[in-house]
Amino acid sequence: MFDFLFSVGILGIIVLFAILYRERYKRLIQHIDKFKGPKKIPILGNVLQLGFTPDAYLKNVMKWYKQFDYKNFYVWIGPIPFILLVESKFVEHVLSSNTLTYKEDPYYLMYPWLGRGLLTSNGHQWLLRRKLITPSFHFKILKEFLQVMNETSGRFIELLSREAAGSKDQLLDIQNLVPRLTIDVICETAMGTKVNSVEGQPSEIVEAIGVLCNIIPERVLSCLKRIEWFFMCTPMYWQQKKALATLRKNFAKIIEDRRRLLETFPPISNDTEEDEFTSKRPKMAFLDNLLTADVEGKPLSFEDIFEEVSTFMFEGHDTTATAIIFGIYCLAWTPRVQKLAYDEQKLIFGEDSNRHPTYDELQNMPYLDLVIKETLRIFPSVPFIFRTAPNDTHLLDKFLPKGTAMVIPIFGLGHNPHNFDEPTEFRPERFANTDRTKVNVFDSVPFSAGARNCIGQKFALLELKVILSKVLRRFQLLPAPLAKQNIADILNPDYEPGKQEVKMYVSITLKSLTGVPVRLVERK
Ligand code: HEM
Repeated sequence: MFDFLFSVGILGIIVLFAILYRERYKRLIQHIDKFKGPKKIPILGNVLQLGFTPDAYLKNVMKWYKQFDYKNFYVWIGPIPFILLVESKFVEHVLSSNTLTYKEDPYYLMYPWLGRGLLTSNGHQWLLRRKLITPSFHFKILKEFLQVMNETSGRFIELLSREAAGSKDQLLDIQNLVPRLTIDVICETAMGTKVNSVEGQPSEIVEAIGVLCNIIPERVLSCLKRIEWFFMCTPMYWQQKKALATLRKNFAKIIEDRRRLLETFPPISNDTEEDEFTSKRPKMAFLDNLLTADVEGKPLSFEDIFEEVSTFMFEGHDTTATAIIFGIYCLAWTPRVQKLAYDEQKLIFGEDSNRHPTYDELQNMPYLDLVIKETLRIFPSVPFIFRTAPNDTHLLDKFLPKGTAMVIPIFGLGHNPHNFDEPTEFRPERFANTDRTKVNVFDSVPFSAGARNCIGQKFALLELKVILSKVLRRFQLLPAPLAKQNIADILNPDYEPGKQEVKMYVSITLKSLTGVPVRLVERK
């Protein structure tokens, strides 16, 4: 009797869930079928086809791009459909809209660390934060950040030189080394704190950031760890708790020290020239702007400041590291481009391989600008971004009911053969105004676009140019001796990487499972 009642109970629960699910997604299911997509199976959708490893996800998505001829398609992750917008006119429609700015899944997985900071918030809260943070990227403050970038990249170049001298064939895994540069830059520009990762100094803060940055993609890409109660039963939950406590503790002290410092040296105003007093002031940190901020008549709370500095650190170091890594990689694989980029540097700096570039010099490196655009077209640091339709909406001729999840596959958009001829060729000139086939803005959007574009774009470009300028001047870049794989092979999902070759996968940023080996030979 008990067995019978138990079975009926379980059956009842399943039926109830099925009815609730159908009711919730009924309209979505009706409309989603208007898009093409891979064949799905009940409950699991396309999860099995997507694969179970981060490199498999990327490979299979690349296969789908080809299967659907770089037209929009949907994928079901379990019971939830995601529409992948591979056609740039749809991307333009979403990113130019002031209403399709809403973020939900998977951004909510970042709440434990980033709270409702600029990256993850919506609506009025987002607008207030955007207004608050925009002045932190005023060119006067960027010039202050540039001093940090120059000083840190100088130390980093010496690290590369030592590592290359000590390794066979001067072969280095740059994926392993570059994050040490970008974490130093972000900690000093965000909080005014030197952590000296370039020198290999252990740091509680860097360790905690590393833990938190790993947990987010683990959860985003795992059906089970996305579920809160399941995640709470894993060791990762406790690692997250410990890392957050460490960051908060360190952060409380940094804020206290910084407040005291600001009482002695008030921050510079964007409108005034630097005078004798302000020139003695320590370098401006992003934190200073937050500590002196006033939002609707109130100062920011500790939690508000923690969220924003964390967002700045999360968004600002791994993304930039990925762009530097693939910039160096592409230069190593295309000697023609490397020569042109090096010649441009020689025109500015002569034979001086160590001098720090000035802000104005960095604004006048047109060929390096093109190299960076082309690198980010092929290897965008942030491969996928997401939006959720906040209301029933029309995407050009397609109707999307409220709650539809949209993916903008930045990695893929830039490879679309309908927009780029020979898309797997590394040809920076395609972005030059003089090129016959001028690129449409929405064909490649590594920094996103529109209202929610990357607020740190200018910061990132400055850092990228500083380091690429120094690397180009100091080293000749060459592919790993055993690697045969060219860029077209990397973008071919059927290619199996061999020794010293890269194997792409998606974390939150783009990475290689096998590292990114490149030879760095000191120029004479
Ligand atoms: C090459 C380096 C970078 C790339 C490719 C990049 C790319 C992006 C992309 C694609 C977005 C849109 C995210 C989304 O819609 O979910 C974004 C947003 C954002 N980025 Fe970056 N980013 C870079 C560097 C930086 C840096 C250095 C900072 C800070 C110092 C930063 C701060 C932010 C913030 C705060 C947002 C959220 C903006 C908002 O929603 O209003 N990023 N970035």
